[in-house]
Amino acid sequence: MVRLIYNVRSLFSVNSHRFPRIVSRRLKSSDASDNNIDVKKIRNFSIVAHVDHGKSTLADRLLEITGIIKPGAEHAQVLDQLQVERERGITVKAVTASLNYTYNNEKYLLNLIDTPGHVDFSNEVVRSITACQGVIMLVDANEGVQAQTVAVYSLAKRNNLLIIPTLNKVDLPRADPEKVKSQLQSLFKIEPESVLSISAKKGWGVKELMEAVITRIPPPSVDTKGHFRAHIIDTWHDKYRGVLCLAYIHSGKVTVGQAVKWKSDSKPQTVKFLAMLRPNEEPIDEAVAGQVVMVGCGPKGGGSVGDQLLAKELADSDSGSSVPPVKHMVYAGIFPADQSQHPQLSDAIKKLALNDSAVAVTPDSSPALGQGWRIGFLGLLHLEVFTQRLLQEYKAEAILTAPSVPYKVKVKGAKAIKQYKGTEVVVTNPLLLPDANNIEEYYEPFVIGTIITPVEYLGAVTSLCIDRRGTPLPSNAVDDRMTMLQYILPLSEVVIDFHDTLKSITSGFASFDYQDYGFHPSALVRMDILINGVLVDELSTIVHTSRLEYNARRLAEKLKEMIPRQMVQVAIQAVVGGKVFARETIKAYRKDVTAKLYGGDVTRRKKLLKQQAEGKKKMRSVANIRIPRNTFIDVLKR
Ligand SMILES: Nc1nc2c(ncn2[C@@H]2O[C@H](COP(=O)(O)OP(=O)(O)OP(=O)(O)O)[C@@H](O)[C@H]2O)c(=O)[nH]1
Repeated sequence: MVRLIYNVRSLFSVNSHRFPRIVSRRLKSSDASDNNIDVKKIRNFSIVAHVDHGKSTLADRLLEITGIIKPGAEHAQVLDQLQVERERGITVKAVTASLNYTYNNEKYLLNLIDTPGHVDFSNEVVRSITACQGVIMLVDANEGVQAQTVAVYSLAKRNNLLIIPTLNKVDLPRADPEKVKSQLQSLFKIEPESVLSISAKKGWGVKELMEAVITRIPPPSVDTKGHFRAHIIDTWHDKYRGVLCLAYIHSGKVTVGQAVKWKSDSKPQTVKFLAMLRPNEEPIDEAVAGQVVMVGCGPKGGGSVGDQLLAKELADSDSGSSVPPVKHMVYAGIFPADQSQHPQLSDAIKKLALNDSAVAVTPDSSPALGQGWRIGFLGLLHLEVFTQRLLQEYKAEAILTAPSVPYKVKVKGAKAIKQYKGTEVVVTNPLLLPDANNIEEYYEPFVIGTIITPVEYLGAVTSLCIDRRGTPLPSNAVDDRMTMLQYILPLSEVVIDFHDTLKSITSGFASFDYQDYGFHPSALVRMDILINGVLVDELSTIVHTSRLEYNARRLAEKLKEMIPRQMVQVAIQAVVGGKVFARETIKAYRKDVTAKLYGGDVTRRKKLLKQQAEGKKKMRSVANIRIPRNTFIDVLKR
């Protein structure tokens, strides 16, 4: 039985702040679901597509057709509720909605997961599909197959998911469904007859799509009789109820009050909160295998993405599917603007990291910026969104150092170097790179980049890839106008501005996506910066030898612009293993802040000297040369 009395507090917690409009409607019309759900009547599916191909708009239509929202809701893209999602017009968080739908007089429970399109949030897709048996793969009937379409298609195939190929935006005058069907056929061998055509905006073909979800996607294959076992696909923090988890139940059933335990920690726990997300919470007493539900074990109950929640009787084992580990693409230092804000920022990062499980957080410190954290992200957009959410959702302001990709080194005679347990070390911060004399081999992370471009830009795109040290793989014609290129590219050449450059050289027509290709040996060196002969740790970078001279010159010139003139001459040198690759000099200059004051206004003179002293605090002193803190944050950025 569904509890009809709503937990009022829950309505104003995390979910209500994500779904304010829907909550009030749900209070009036509690669409009580039948809790004796037959697993054959459950469909767990996700909507996947290239960015902007209409996932969130389609999700709106599915919420309308199942009565969750009224048609014409004034707030489009209902599932994109984070402020950052609304401001940027992109989905960054996968969101679940359990929908009731009657088809052929039979009641079905459809668990829809709306996923982000941008490659930086692809882990949300990877996580979500661990609870799915099928996907609706949307393709814009005007733009056709794009790089991310190729990525989501391969991901769905690798995970043995049923794919419902669906062309969206067929209402657009320039839509060409037949052409896009033939692209799907030539690239993925998808039969044109199996492709549906819809307009998510106008609602055309959405009923037929619902029917396809029910008739084509298989029900979950689960063990309804066994002990309770679920895996966690998302978590978030609730001020009053602690960690709340989104769980996919693989076997048995779970009830409120049931004794359970985490796979990662055998301490007994009790299920305190159980709810369906529609997408607001609808408390329930019991959930069965095959369902995707919210579970909470109270403020001290814990829970993390990838962990499993088990019936207390169940012996620990490795069975049950889990969430694949995340591969971090860029690392950056995050520091409080002022060290007194460290505890507040620490709390905010902890809570946000619970909801954004893709980040890896480790403590860090820097002589210039104080105590902070080194955080691993999936890409630069992810990094930007994380800092924007820190500010918007937790009022925590942070400063960021320049991002860098992780490198790997094989250390000579590792046993002699105590801090390294193995012979291979992943270095996420150039500062921590072992001494060059102790390194046997350097490895750089590579990706396989997929580019879909109109043929007229082929030359420009090829030059860009070669310039970025790319190695071509066989290409494929998408149709007579578009080509798909694939390149093995160093991640460091892709992560910062590759996408923007590609867009600008192809007038916005090419699309790009990349997949991890692991670490491979590379000719890398550590480039250091000396200020008047003294090494400045924070400015060391790892560079490819082919880029060494260019980077050395660029960095020295930038530092010359950023370091103010001082009373003594400042020599800036970019060096590798004692050899100087670039040098810049800042001439001596004495700044007398009181020079403009005539006569003896003592209070004014004191005020100016005090201001100068405060300014000095924001400086890091190296060899008696004062370097503004901003230099450490901005100089390595492109
Ligand atoms: N004409 C037309 N426009 C559509 C249709 N579906 C979506 N759009 C528009 O396409 C744009 C992107 O739609 P979204 O639903 O935000 O796309 P998305 O795939 O969720 O985007 P991300 O989550 O950022 O990947 C919006 O301006 C929609 O109004 C459609 O069927 N027809």
